[in-house]
Parts: sequence; structure tokens; C-alpha cells
Amino acid sequence: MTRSTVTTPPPGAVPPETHPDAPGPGQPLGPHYSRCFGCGPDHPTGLHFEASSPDGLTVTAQFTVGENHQGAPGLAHGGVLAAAMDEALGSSIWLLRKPYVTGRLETDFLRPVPVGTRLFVKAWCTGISGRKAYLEGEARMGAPDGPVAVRAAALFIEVTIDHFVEHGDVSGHEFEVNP
Ligand SMILES: CCCCCCCC/C=C\CCCCCCCC(=O)SCCNC(=O)CCNC(=O)[C@H](O)C(C)(C)COP(=O)(O)OP(=O)(O)OC[C@H]1O[C@@H](n2cnc3c(N)ncnc32)[C@H](O)[C@@H]1OP(=O)(O)O
Repeated sequence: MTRSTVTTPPPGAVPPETHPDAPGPGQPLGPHYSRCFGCGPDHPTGLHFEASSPDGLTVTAQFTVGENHQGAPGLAHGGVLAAAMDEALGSSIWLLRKPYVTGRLETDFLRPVPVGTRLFVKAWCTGISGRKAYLEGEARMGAPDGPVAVRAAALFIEVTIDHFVEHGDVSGHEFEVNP
């Protein structure tokens, strides 16, 4: 994909290591927050991701592009597709059981995606350097080996839990960070 040096692991970056608490193959990841736009089952118009990890490092997820995800009539909005990539990349780095946020997200849109399409999304980490994690992902149409619709590369930055407490509204909200 076309990407910048910002999302390319620098020399000395190390590969990610599977966390002992990472879910086993085929075990659903579950939502990290019930109202998350990407994975939350209680979000009325969200993507309702169904995600798992074959190896404790890669995330594979599926969702269907719906009426509420349109840009042009009958076609997925690019921003919604970027959100789907962000969700998959964010879920894959959470497999390491450290909190990260997206610093930079790059996307290549290769094909229009009609409403009703089942998208098969995959995300993985290409390297870690200090607080920086380098990630890549792709979304394929109709099947895990279908045509690629979107490719993404990203830089995620490690934060502390205080990031969410300080900037978000965690009081009275049920965070369901997946086990
Ligand atoms: C009780 C709650 C518990 C919750 C637990 C969560 C579990 C989650 C589980 C599952 C997740 C599922 C998926 C979720 C959704 C996907 C993730 C998102 O969408 S996150 C939302 C969007 N992103 C933001 O809102 C970030 C906003 N930005 C910031 O907060 C700051 O800018 C932050 C933290 C990214 C960096 O700020 P600094 O002050 O900590 O650090 P500085 O020094 O600025 O940056 C560190 C290094 O990174 C580089 N950097 C930072 N941003 C960069 C950028 N955009 N491009 C290039 N480099 C960047 C800097 O140049 C610096 O590099 P040098 O150390 O000097 O080499």
C-alpha cells in the first residue's frame, strides 16, 4: 500500500510478542465497550464487529455494510471504512494487553463497497518501538480471500489508563474490555 515513513517501523523496532492472556484461536474477542461504534452490540447504527484472533497477534473481523454506513447512494462511506480499519487495528494492538490510541491512520481505498457487502477485515502489528506500535490491515469483500477493498497502515501510541479517565467519561459507563 502507499504509506508514509511515519507508519513504517524504524530500524530497531521489535516484533510483538503474544501475551499469555491473549484469547485462543477461534475464541471471540467480544466488545471492549458496549456502545463502541465498531464493536458495541448496543450501538444502534454501529458496525457490530465479530472479531477473533487465530494466533493471539492477528485480528480477523467481519461486519456487513448497512444502510447507515452510506456515503454515495448504495455505497459505503470512506470514513466508515476507515473507522472499521481503526477498530480492527486497535483490537489487534489490544491483544498485547496495553492501552494504545491511534496517532496516525493511513488508508488506501481500492474498490467501491456496496451496501450489503460482508467485509472481512484483518489487522496485525509490524513492529514496536518504545511507545510506538506500527500496524497494518486490509478489508476484503465477500470472503476472507475476496478482492481487497481497503488497505490501512497506522501508528498507535501507548498511553496509560489515565488517558481514558482524564479525557473520557468513564463514570457510570460499563467498559467491557475483552477478557
Ligand atoms: C477505564 C477505560 C479503559 C479503556 C481501555 C481501552 C482498551 C481498548 C481496547 C480495544 C480497542 C479497540 C479499538 C478502539 C478504537 C481504535 C482506537 C482509536 O480510535 S483511539 C481514538 C483516536 N485517537 C486519539 O484520540 C488520540 C489523540 N491523541 C492523543 O491523545 C495524543 O496526541 C497521543 C497520546 C497520541 C500522543 O500524545 P503524548 O503527549 O502522550 O505523546 P507525544 O510525545 O505527543 O507522542 C509520542 C511519540 O509519538 C509521536 N506521535 C504522536 N502522534 C503522532 C502522529 N499523529 N504522527 C506521527 N507521530 C506521532 C510523537 O512525535 C512522539 O514521538 P517521539 O517520541 O518524539 O519520537
